[in-house]
Parts: sequence; structure tokens; C-alpha cells
Amino acid sequence: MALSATINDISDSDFQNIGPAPQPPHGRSTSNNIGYNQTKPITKMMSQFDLNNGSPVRAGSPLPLKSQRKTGWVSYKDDGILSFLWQKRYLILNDSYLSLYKNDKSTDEPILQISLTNIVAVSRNQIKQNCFEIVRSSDRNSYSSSSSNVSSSSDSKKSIYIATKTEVELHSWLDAIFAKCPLLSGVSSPTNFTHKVHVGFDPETGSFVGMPTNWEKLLKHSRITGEDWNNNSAAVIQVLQFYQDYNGINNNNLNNNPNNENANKLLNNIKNPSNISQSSLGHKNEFAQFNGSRNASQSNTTAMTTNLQPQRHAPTPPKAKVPMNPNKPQLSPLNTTGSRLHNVQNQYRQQQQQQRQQHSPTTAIPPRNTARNVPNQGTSYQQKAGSPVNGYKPLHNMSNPYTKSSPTYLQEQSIGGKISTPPRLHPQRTAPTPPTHANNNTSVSAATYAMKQGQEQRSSPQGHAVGHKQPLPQALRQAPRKPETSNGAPKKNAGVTKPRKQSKPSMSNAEIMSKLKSVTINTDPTEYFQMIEKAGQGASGSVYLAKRINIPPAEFEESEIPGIGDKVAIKQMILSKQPRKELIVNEILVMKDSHHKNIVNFLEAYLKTEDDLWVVMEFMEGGSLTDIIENSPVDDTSHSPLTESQIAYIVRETCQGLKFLHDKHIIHRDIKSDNVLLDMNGRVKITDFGFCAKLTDQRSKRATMVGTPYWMAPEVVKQREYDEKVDVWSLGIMTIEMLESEPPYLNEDPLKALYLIATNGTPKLKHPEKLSLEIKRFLSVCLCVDVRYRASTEELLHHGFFEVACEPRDLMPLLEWKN
Ligand SMILES: Nc1ncnc2c1ncn2[C@@H]1O[C@H](COP(=O)(O)OP(=O)(O)OP(=O)(O)O)[C@@H](O)[C@H]1O
Repeated sequence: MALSATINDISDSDFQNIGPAPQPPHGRSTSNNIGYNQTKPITKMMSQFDLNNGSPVRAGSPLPLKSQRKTGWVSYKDDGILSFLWQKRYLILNDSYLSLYKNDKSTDEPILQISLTNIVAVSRNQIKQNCFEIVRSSDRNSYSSSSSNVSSSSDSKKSIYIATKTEVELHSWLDAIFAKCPLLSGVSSPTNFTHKVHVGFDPETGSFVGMPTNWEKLLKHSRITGEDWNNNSAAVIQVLQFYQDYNGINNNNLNNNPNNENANKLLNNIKNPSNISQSSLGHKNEFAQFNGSRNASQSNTTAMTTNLQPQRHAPTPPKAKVPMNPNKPQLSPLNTTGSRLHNVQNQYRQQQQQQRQQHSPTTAIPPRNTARNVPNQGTSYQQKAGSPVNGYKPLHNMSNPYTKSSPTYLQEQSIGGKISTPPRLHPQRTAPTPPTHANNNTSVSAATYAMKQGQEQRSSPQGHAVGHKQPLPQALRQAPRKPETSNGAPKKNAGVTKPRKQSKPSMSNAEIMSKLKSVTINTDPTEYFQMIEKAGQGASGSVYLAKRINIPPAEFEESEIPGIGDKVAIKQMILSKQPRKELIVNEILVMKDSHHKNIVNFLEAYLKTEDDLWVVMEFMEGGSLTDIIENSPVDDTSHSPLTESQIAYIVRETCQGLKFLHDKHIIHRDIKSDNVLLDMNGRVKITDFGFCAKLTDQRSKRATMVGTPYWMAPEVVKQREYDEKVDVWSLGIMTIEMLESEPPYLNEDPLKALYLIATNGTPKLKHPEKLSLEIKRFLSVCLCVDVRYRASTEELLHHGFFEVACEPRDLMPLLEWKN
């Protein structure tokens, strides 16, 4: 293995580091007493690290512990055949080896000796109290008196576990080992989420200590608790890493964020809900941005904050036909997702925005926020409007393939582009979002509204977010609204935003345009369509209902000539506003090649000008499944708005679409109710292919973080390799959406939600007693953490749950709200 080869090349004078290299701890305390509650030394120590700019330290850098020999009694176990056994051993750490002896006479032969150059990771482990794991590469330099004493696996990595009597001892060993092992570089790198630095939760101050500043801050603002930390610190580190990567957050940005003070105040308010007054909402709003949407593209920021008028000053009418001029798309006052705001909400949001602007020199795109509208919400909103906020509403949907610098499909694999490896984390952020120029009165963030509406909804002591002790008021179960775009329509981009790494685009602009031209008709399509109304708003553009009135000459095969008078959906995108044009190419290529009854049918695409792209698809007049969930009444017993038969039908159809993709080795990676559309005949189809990934013989697994966190499989959150089965997990979550109106953990802040996904395993249902055995069995095979036991789409299609599936016509009642 390359790693071990590298390791064996290390000489004493070399310093090697995995990943971007942080600075080792200069002037690090030699004390072995850095313990759990000793926040000062640890914080001080950590403050010396520059995780962004750290460079490898060459030999000769002061490592105070280097010259010391450390000894002590520990409990030891390995992961070999004696793995059940904890044995008392005498541990000696010198400058070259970590050795375990049966007694404290080091003159005897050690039972295990590991060369320090072979130690590749050290992390706390929960299998025993005060325990840490040492991972070593297969080694020529290490010695074991009994091969069975060490992992019997032929893997090149082996683990041993060491437990100490006290937490203080544990930290002291960690300190010493980190200081001496060249591959550990003294502190964990944020790009390697092996937890190599001892961090902790100080119960006295109620804060996390010993972390990079940005992580500390993220944790402060999350609802991850000391208990969570103690239960599974590795998972906390993982989700921090994930969150940071996903949002492209770096230290500088956080450290320099002028909102931090406000965020801290907000944190206090969250800790002490009674402190929160109306006037503190501005801070809270900033928290929403801080926590969720700080990375939104700048280009969208101003536009969004200036264009909320239609929704703020008038409740959205249920439906209106707005004639469209195709040459000049009008901004529809419709909230096309079917979410209707009340005036009180709008005033509320306005007020919040004013506060936010007073307090914050920056503006970020508020989170996308899919309102889960429920009947009679007005009353609840009004009640909330006058009452203090005791929490904040988390962020539902983070998808926005086009507005972020995300690791892309095209960067990763071969559909329509070059193959390149997924980018590593570059902690640099984009420039801070410029101050908004929006008029205070018109600039309202959906996030701020959501915050106001939010409710502190703690997870159970066990950490399960679902299964609330008390049923939530209807309005509070409503997810935040989508951030709104230039026409007041909701926008997908909330909470944890989709990944935006500063990776080099895999194709140049010219290459993208050339690719785009090869898959589009390069004519002005205006004369071929009559625009009827706006049907929806995505992050990358608007979707219009249109009628085909003409057909471009010689553009279609005879068998494919579309019908005059057919209704179509046209997604119009201004290319210069798309930070990731390759995602659009990606989407077109996948759609073009994916004709299936459960996939939204791509018809054609036009490059009207170099900047104006029209993608023509079949029109799905029923809207998204999210719309249906939002607009379906929930009864008093909080029973599902959909029957199990309806759910079985919708899930089966989605599953068929997924199987089609999976058979082509394509992973959708963003399955959720927003991306499932229905027509008025009850047909169900998958859409939004911007994040698809192709598995190839060379790459049968993926590792890039893509998707929308609440729907993400644990292996994605944990940044492990994954395959098609991530879609099966998301399908299970989508099934829960239909049962409970929202995905698990939606009421948690994004970081906590990620933690819960990573640690809770299969999410718990709110009302399992109301569900059939079949649907529960179905969910258990979709939401199986162990991917090996998670069903494939092929297997799912044989599941007994689908036997109760209704007929398409039985969905009609769910579509009535559209009429
Ligand atoms: N084929 C279609 N038929 C009918 N309505 C559609 C169709 N495609 C999209 N819509 C509507 O337009 C909205 C926006 O769709 P779009 O695919 O642009 O959404 P998005 O995924 O949020 O955006 P983006 O893909 O740009 O991030 C959808 O929520 C849906 O209501």
C-alpha cells in the first residue's frame, strides 16, 4: 500500500503529515496533566495551530515531549482473536517505539512493539471508558511476540485499544503519543476526521474545548451537547468535518465573522430560552445564516433580499394564471410550491430582516425552506408572532446544484466530462458576502422567518429527535420556507448547503459551452412555445408551463416529433448566473439518456443565446411530492396525510425510476419529496439529476458529499465510500416524509441532525403503533445502516409493502388542492 511505502521511507529527520499540514504544537506543555476539565492549557495550545496555513514542521522543531519516556499501566486489547480480552499491560513510549510489556521490567521482551512511524491514527474510542485506539500500518519495524495478539486481518492497518484508569491519564498518553508520532503531526487535521487531538467538553463552562476555533463555534451554535460528545465524540468530529466541508467553511471566515458576537448572544438565548425577547431575534436570524446559509452564492444574495415583496405583502392566492411573455419572463406573485404565507408571517419576517440588517453587515442567502403547510396554521403563526422564540427552526432543504461550487458529478466521473478525483478540502472560503443594498423594508430572509417560527425541540435524552414527548403545534412542525428568489418563489438552499468546495472546475467555460451546444438546439425557441404561466422556481432558474406551437425544422427524428399543442415544462436558466454550469450539462445528459416512465422526460434543450438556456421537459402538473405533503391535511392524531396505499404506490414508482438509474450504474444522490413530481394522472417521476453520479468499473464507490443532509445516508455523512444504496436510504426517509410530513431531525439544527444521522442509526418513527407491519418492515430494509443489509432497488420492488399500492387514480384526492 502506498501509505506504508511512504511510512517506511521516513527517517528520523523527516516530518510527514497526512493531508493539509497543521502546525505542530510549539511550546506545548510538557505537563501530563492536561485533562478533561483543564480547558485553559488545551485552548491555549490549540490557538497556536493554524489549520489553514500550517506547514509541515521539519526535524528540529521543538517538540517538548520528544525527549521524554513515558510509562504506565494500562488496559490493552487488540482486534485479533483475543479481541474480547482486556489485559493489564505496562506501556512504554520512547522516541522510537510504543511497547507493551507484561510487567514493568522493560528488560523483558515486549509483547508488542509498534514503531512510532507506523502509527497513522490515534483517536478516542467509546468501547471502554478512557479508551483510545491506535491505528498502525502494517509494519516491518514493529514487533509482536504473538501474531495473534495483533489483528489477524491481512489488512495493512491494524488497531489496538488502550484504556487508562483516568481521563487525565488518557489525555496525557494522547499528548505524548501525538508529540512523538511523525504521522500524527501533533494535532488532527481538519481534513482527516480521525480524531487525533484530545478535545473535550467542559461541563463547568458548558463548552467544547481544545478544538479549532471554527469547530468550537459551530458546536456552540449547534445543539450538540456534552452528553453527545461523551457518547460518541468521533461522530461529533465527523459531522463537524462534514459540515465544514459541505459548507466550505474555514477558520478565517468564522473567526472574522462579525456576526459571531451576535451568534454567541443567540447561543445564550438558546441555552436560556426565557432570555429571548423580541429584540433578540435579529441575532437569532444571524444564527440561522451562520449555521446554515453562510455560503450561498453572492450573486444571488442581493437579488433574493430585494425581491420578496409579492409574498410579504399579500398572501399567495391559491392559483392564478399569469400570462407569460417568453421574451420577458414575468415575476409571478404565485408561490408556486403551494405554500401560502399569512400577512402576520410576512410582517414578522420583515421585522426580523430589519433587525438582521441592523446587526449584520453581511448578508447570506437564507436557507431554502420548504413550508410544510398544514391547515389552520394561521392561528398558530399569530400566536407565535407575539411570543418569544424558544428555539429556531432548522433548515429543511439544502439542495442547490447550480449555485454552489460543489464537487460535481462531472468532476468525478465520465458522464459527459472528464474524470477527476473528488476535491480535497480547501478550507478557504469565498469572499465574505457583501453588505446588502436591499431596502430594509423589502429585504426579508426566509430563514429569519423560520427562526421566529421555530421551536426549541430537543431530542430525547437518548438523542432521538423523533418521537417528541409532546406533539408540536401544527405551525411549529412546519419546516422553514424556502429562501426566496428574485420573484418571491422559494429557493432550495437552506441549512447545510450543498457542498461548495473551491475545487478547480473540471472543464473550462469553453469546454462546457461546447458540450452544451452539442446537446442543445442552437436556436431561439421563442416562436415554438407559448408561455402560459410560471410553474415553479428552482435555484438555477424558473420553470414555466408552456404550450408547443411550432416545431423547429429538421431537429427531430420522424418518430420523435413532438405534438403541437402539447403542454411542456420549460426551465429557463441564465448561464452567466450559474456558478457550476457543468452541473447543468450533467443534468441534461442524464435526462437525455434516461427515458423511463418514472423519470421526468427530457424533450429538448435550446441555447437561445450564449447565456440563455431553455430545457424543455414533460410537464408534471401535479407538482412535487413536497407540495402534496404540504397540502394534505394532517388529522388530529397526527396520522399520515397519505394512506399507506398511496405511499406504497408513490414509493414503488419512485423505486422503479431508481432501479432504472441504478441499472445504468447512476446514483441520483438527492432523492427526497422535492425531487419527485406528479402529474394529474397520478404518474410519479423523479427529477433533478444535477447531482447524479456514475459508477464505473474503475470507481464502484463514491465518497463525495452530495445530497441534502436530512435525507443523507449515514455513510455519506460519515464521508465513507458509498454506492447506489444511498438512494435507498433516501427513499426510506422520503417514505417517512409522507408518514410524518417531514424527514427525521428536521427540527434539529443541521449540525445536530448530522450527528443524529451518524449516530442514531435507523431513525425512530413518531407513531409506529399506527403503522402496518409491512411498511415498518419496508422502512427497516431501506433504513438499514449496514449497507450490506440494506435492500437494493431490485429487492425492494419485491417487497410485500408494495402489494397494498393503490392505483394512480387513488392519488386524485391528493391533487385536489391544485384545482
Ligand atoms: N417538469 C416539470 N413539470 C412541472 N413543474 C415542474 C417541472 N420541473 C420543475 N417543476 C416545478 O418547478 C420547481 C423548480 O424546479 P427545479 O427543477 O428548477 O427545482 P430545483 O431542483 O429546486 O432547482 P434547481 O434544480 O435549479 O436547483 C419545482 O419545485 C416544481 O414545482
